[in-house]
Amino acid sequence: MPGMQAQDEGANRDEAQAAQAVNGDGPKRKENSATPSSNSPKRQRRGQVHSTLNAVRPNIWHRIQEDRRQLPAWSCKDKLLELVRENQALVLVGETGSGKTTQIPQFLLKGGLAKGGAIACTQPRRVAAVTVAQRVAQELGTDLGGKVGYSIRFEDTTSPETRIKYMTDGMLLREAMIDPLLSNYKVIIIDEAHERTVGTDVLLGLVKEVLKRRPHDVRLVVMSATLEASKFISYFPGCKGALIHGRAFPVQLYYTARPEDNYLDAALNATLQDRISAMQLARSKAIAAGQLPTEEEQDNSPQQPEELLVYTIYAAMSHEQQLRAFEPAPPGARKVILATNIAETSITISGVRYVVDPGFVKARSHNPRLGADALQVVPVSQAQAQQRSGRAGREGPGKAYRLYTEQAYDSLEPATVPEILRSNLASVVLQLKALGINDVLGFDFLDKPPIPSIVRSLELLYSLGALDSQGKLTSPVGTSLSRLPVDPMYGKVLLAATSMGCSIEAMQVISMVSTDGVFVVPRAKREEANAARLKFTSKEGDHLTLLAVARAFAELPPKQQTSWCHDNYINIRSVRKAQDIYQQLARQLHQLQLPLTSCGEDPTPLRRALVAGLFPQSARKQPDGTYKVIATGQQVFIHPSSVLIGKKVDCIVFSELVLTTKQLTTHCAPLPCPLQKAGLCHFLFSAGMQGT
Ligand SMILES: Nc1ncnc2c1ncn2[C@@H]1O[C@H](COP(=O)(O)OP(=O)(O)OP(=O)(O)O)[C@@H](O)[C@H]1O
Repeated sequence: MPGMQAQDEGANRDEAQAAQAVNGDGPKRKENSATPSSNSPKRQRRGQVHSTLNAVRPNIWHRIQEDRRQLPAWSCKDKLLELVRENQALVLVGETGSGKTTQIPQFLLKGGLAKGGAIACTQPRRVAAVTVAQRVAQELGTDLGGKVGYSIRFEDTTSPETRIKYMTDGMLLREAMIDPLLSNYKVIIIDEAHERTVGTDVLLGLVKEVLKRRPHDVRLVVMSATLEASKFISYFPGCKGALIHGRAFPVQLYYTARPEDNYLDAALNATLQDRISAMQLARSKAIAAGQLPTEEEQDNSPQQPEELLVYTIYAAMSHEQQLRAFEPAPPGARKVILATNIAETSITISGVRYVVDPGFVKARSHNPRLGADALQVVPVSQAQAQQRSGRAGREGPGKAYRLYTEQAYDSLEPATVPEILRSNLASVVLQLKALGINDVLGFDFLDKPPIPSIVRSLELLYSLGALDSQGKLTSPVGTSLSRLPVDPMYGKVLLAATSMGCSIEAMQVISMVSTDGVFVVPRAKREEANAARLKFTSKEGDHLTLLAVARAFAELPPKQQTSWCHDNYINIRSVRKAQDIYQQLARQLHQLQLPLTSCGEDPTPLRRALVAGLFPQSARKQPDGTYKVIATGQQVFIHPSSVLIGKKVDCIVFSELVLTTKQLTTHCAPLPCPLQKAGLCHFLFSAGMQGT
């Protein structure tokens, strides 16, 4: 690409010092695969590879086996088995695409290390757990739910025969609540540990305890694509490190010669180069990561614009929607995938040869003093940049366009700040308590979160009635909250709603606030969109407004959903995702033996339930028109998207504080009048304590 400088990835990477190489002394890269790459015309003619071997033709299966043998992990199979046999804990470092996630569990199973039990392999993200399990089922020649399966929240494809279980880290944490020794598992693999998600960090601490209590009966493998190995190694007593050299295919890196002023334009140029029409260019302004044709295709392609298929993949999409980005592009079309960092690690999207990395990520960080979360666009870490470029070299040589200079890359932080150091910890503290870990401040975290964050979370859980004055989990409020897959404050809303006869409405509201961007406001049609929203707007605030949308959508025949959403400026993906969440919550209530009840058209019970959970986030209007959070005294403003903006409301409760240039309250509801008259603070605090 013009103005970009090429460099082969890995050339300037220092290697994990504490780790021992298990497949030779130096990096081995496969410059050209001995087997045809999966994108070769020959392979494409064979058609799509299905999710299970039963549907895969034998020649494709043989090719998959041949591809496996080319992976760097394959060449160190025996050494790896020996290391796992001899050490209770092993940290395994390998480059992206070296075969850690797909191959290591299979080696361990075949090597007899899971005798009498199963192998758990945790992933930070649902989409990775699902797609990797599908791939491994294919490689092993079984159906999902046979020897291999996955378990993600509310979706479990495993069976008693399952020996390799890919799962989100949250699911293993949930299993630990029932079986603290995780006795089903002979090997626990914590994958993508470099991501340092909250779930990974809590698991690391928990599994450390399991290793101590099952010294001869369980093994741990921590897998990481970056080089923080020594930190992990010194965390586990007697732990060894190992390094898999090399990656499946080389990825050529390109940097810009000068810093880019506008990364969207730069991404667009890098993605499309000179190959598509001006019309398509205009349509595709927001391209951030994508796929360009292979060199082979470029040579053979006719000189006419290709059809450009734009897919998106981001966390707020439902799982089914996310999987659409994995579908192969039809012949003659080029697929461009706009992805957030959810697609940055673990996954293999067939056909991706090019990655465009703008070098930014939208990261959330929590300020415990303000009780506010800030969502900010910040530069990625070097580890993230490596992961991103790694997506291009998985089925053949790839290219990664980094839209920043090489100097800028060198000045990036080597690793991402662990999520646990920048998160609201209420859910984590609640989970630890549910796991029987009472002394949360003394828990052996790999990196201890800031004490004020933990203390604030303890206070919040106490005020919600989830903890008693000794800091112990209460029953049933605390135990139920720990099982509800929502923020503890919304969990409390749901519990209160069950006793107030409006759990159905509460679930509809919670599922809607859990998805982003229900209302679409195109810049060019702002007035029309606002007029459409008026139909749903409730003077009782954003929650009841969202409830009106959820109810109207639920009554539509499926055929009318798309046009209705279009006419009403509603994001159909968001409402469908909300319906998914609703179903999940309903199943959870059923498991907790809590009733599904409706308050019909009377909003009062729901408004009271909202206050019973959200009261720690309440604010009172000040003479200057701003609001002050009652608990902290912080000055806050109602979010511009709220239906309460410009309305005369003395007291509000809200979902969360978001820090932009000022602190904004999201999803606001006015406090019911009788409660205001009766004395706000008194009500707020007694509502929480009574566990209503
Ligand atoms: N769903 C899939 N379809 C096609 N090939 C796949 C799929 N999943 C994995 N592969 C192949 O297996 C290789 C190894 O993937 P694997 O996920 O095991 O690597 P990894 O070392 O765990 O990398 P990362 O940390 O980036 O996930 C990939 O480079 C790709 O060639």
